[in-house]
Amino acid sequence: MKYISTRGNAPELSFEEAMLTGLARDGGLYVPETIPTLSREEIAALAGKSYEEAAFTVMRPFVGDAFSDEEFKGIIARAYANFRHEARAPLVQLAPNHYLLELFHGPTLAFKDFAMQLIGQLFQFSLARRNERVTIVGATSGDTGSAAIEAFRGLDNVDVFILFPHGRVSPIQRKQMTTPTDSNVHALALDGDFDDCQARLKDMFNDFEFRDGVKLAGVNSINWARVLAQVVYYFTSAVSLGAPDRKVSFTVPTGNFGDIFAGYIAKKMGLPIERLVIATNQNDILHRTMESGAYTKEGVTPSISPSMDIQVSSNFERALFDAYGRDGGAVAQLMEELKDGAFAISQGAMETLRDHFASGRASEEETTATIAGAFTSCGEVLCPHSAVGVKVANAYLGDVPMVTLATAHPAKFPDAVETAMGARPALPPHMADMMDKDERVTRVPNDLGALETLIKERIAQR
Ligand SMILES: Cc1ncc(COP(=O)(O)O)c(C=O)c1O
Ligand SMILES: N[C@@H](CCOP(=O)(O)O)C(=O)O
Repeated sequence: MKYISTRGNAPELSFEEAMLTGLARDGGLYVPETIPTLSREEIAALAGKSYEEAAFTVMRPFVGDAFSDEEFKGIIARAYANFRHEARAPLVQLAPNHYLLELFHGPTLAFKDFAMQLIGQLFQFSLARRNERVTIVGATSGDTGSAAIEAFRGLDNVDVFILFPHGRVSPIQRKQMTTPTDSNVHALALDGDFDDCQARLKDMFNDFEFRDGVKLAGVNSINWARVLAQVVYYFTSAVSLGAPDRKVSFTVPTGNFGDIFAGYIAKKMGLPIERLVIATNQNDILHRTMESGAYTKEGVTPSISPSMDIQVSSNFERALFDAYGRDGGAVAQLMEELKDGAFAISQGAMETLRDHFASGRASEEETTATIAGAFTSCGEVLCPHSAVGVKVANAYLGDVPMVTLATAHPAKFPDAVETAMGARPALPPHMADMMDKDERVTRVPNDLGALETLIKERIAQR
């Protein structure tokens, strides 16, 4: 299995190389050269299997010979051992033909744990085997950062630097990133929004002297392994609702497009998915793009679902690559145009995108009302991101079962939930004292040179 860049001008890599490399050297994102498929029989045989067994079946074809079967099974087992729900990703029914896929039972209470716990194990295995060290720099709007810190804290051969937008994550999200005491963890509060954090991260990857000097690695969904791990729960949930004999649709609260792109990969692998619905908050660039065919950046407006406050949606590039017939030159051209704030998508590419994806938007008021409504109607407490999903999904309910992804635990966003329901959701016991802990964080400017200097100094001190 080889991995190629969406911009068509970077070396082809193996799974392990692509995982350790992060961004391709032409600025693009790695994708598999071909998408392996599972037969109807192989999909049907997932019924009754554990999450870990399903994960092995779904991910194995992408990994090539990087790990033996036994090694890969061990990695998967360790990745999910500390989830707090036996099913890992349980389904609950919200309404007739509408189900919620709870993805927040991992250690940091967000869907990011599914991929980050796995990546943590994969990196540890590969780095030990190669006797290498890396510097991970991550950009976060709130959840990726804490998941990455949890997966990599305390390791000798990894430093983790997390850039988060100062003042734009929830207090619990901030505490999750700033309270770990491990010396390899560095929380950096950047003066800017998430798009600035992600742009500086990509700038670091494009500065080859810095990148090679610090052995930069990425654990955002830039990293293919992140997307791959998220493909699994589309299979487990669809099979428990009757796939492959029955079609299933999914609605995905969306920001950086990694999670819904994983659903698209599941579909390409043979899972009978009727519809993939992109659910956006008021930062609705993807919904506007699906409606108009023009991808036009506007400023980010802070919302009650802060993890989705994104305008430059990194993984949309992977979808464009397929929509343009895997023409890396065309994608590179669009990304060049985006530097001036916008690009127009060709009619053919839009038709392809609309074959797979539908979209919708939830306003702040609609999100609040949806949290209140779900609690009243079925006792489910939604986080604001999941509520965006449920609100948008409601417009697409029909004969095909709809699964909405619940991407974070409500206790990470107590203010938004309290406004909607009049009560604050409790943190699980392992995080109950989170708000009382001391913080360790460095305020940083939105400046590439200053960030690179700080990172080099911190590494030198270790
Ligand atoms: C809670 C939550 N929901 C939804 C999203 C959006 O997911 P994606 O960026 O994969 O589109 C994020 C951020 O990634 C998130 O943290
Ligand atoms: N919402 C994310 C943004 C980063 O997304 P990623 O999937 O590329 O890591 C977050 O919570 O940080």
